[in-house]
Amino acid sequence: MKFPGQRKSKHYFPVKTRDPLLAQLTQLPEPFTTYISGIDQTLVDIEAKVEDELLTRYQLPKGNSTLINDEQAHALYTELQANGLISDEFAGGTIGNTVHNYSILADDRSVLFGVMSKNIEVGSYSYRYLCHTSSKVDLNYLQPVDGPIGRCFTLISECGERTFAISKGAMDKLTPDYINKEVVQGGSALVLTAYLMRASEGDGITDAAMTAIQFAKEADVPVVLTLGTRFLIAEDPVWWQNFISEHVTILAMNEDEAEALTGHKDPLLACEAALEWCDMILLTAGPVGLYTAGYADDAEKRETSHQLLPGSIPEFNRYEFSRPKNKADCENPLKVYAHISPYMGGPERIRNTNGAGDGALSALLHDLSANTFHKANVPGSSKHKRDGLCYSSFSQICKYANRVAYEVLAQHSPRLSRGLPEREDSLEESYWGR
Ligand SMILES: Nc1ncnc2c1ncn2[C@@H]1O[C@H](COP(=O)(O)OP(=O)(O)OP(=O)(O)O)[C@@H](O)[C@H]1O
Ligand SMILES: O=c1[nH]cnc2c1ncn2[C@@H]1O[C@H](CO)[C@@H](O)[C@H]1O
Repeated sequence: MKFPGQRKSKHYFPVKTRDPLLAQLTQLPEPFTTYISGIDQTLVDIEAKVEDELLTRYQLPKGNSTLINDEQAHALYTELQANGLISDEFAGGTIGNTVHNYSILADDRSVLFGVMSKNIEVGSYSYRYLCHTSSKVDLNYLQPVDGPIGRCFTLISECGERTFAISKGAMDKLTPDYINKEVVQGGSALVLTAYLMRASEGDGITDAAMTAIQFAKEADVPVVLTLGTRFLIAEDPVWWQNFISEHVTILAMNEDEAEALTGHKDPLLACEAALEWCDMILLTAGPVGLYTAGYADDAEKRETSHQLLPGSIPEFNRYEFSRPKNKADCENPLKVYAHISPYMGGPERIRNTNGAGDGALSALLHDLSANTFHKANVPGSSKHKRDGLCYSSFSQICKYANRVAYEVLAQHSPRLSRGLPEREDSLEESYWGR
């Protein structure tokens, strides 16, 4: 387990400094390992720049992720290829991207549940999926299926907005018997996407996700849900509110999904409302940056040394130096918010923002599993006298998530090909040094 950046901040586990606690860690005969698990619809992204006219012709609402049939998929693929519009084909899927990026950042294991074609030809989509996934992502639990994995036509408009057309192949064929209980219950988190809830009659992936959620809840493993697209949530916001209340610990969404869920356009008000249903929130807001929100116990709150920020909740960031905690573990729960503007104002050139939100979530998951790792390996640390959900404060998680989102944008791919620069000694330096 690589810790989230080599920070000088004393709130971070000092990997290299002479910390007396480190001795305890090295004396352990068998260090405790941590990982996260996730479920996804296994699919490959086929990225193309298109005119809005094409979206209209194929009846694809801009910004949505729409399921298309084989005939439409064939026509679309043929047209894109004939016009030389396809710029990239790489492994995708919201959770596939998230666990891959987690493994790159943590340099450690994650487990992916999903399907994979039984027979794989060199050069096929399944083959590419496997080639473009980090070797630290454990793919041993994938369910073998007849037929191809899914294809996600990622259609980028002139304005940068992306529209997905999904040709599902066998991606929804995952069945509950391929969800390994021990693996889910031994993880630091179970990460899911709202897309898993839209399987058709006869497809097992929704049941598989519900089974995994039950396993996770039995063992108090945090369930992390990312919302996918605002259209899906807008179909039935109350259903999603109830779903989150019942099952979800950490919710990740962008500002449009947050509005569809809560009715609030303002990200802070959306966070405030959604905290009634879950324990922690990561809300990404494109060029406005991102927010984290959650709970701290009143007795443990820590005041920020940054400037207090105005907003619909005045001075909302006052306690952003507190660590997130499950609401049920707080004697006097206090809602805490933090915000950060895009790292360095964003890369000079952004081809599209596909996957930036997934990247931010993988950073949060890294911080969360670093907490489990530290708790197990340095149990005496004062950090763990009261159980926290993450290793770092709301404020630090914002910085890290933001930094990783930047890297996704700069690398022009939803999947990181490398971690953060090794020589980035501390986030503070890279922030203000240039
Ligand atoms: N135009 C931009 N300029 C600067 N930074 C940006 C821009 N767009 C995104 N970012 C950075 O990326 C983060 C995530 O972006 P965004 O809100 O677009 O995610 P998203 O819509 O959830 O993406 P996806 O669903 O494709 O993963 C933002 O919080 C911000 O840090
Ligand atoms: O229906 C879906 N299921 C799973 N992942 C999807 C779906 N639609 C789009 N994406 C994925 O979302 C990522 C960016 O966040 C893209 O990489 C795309 O593969």
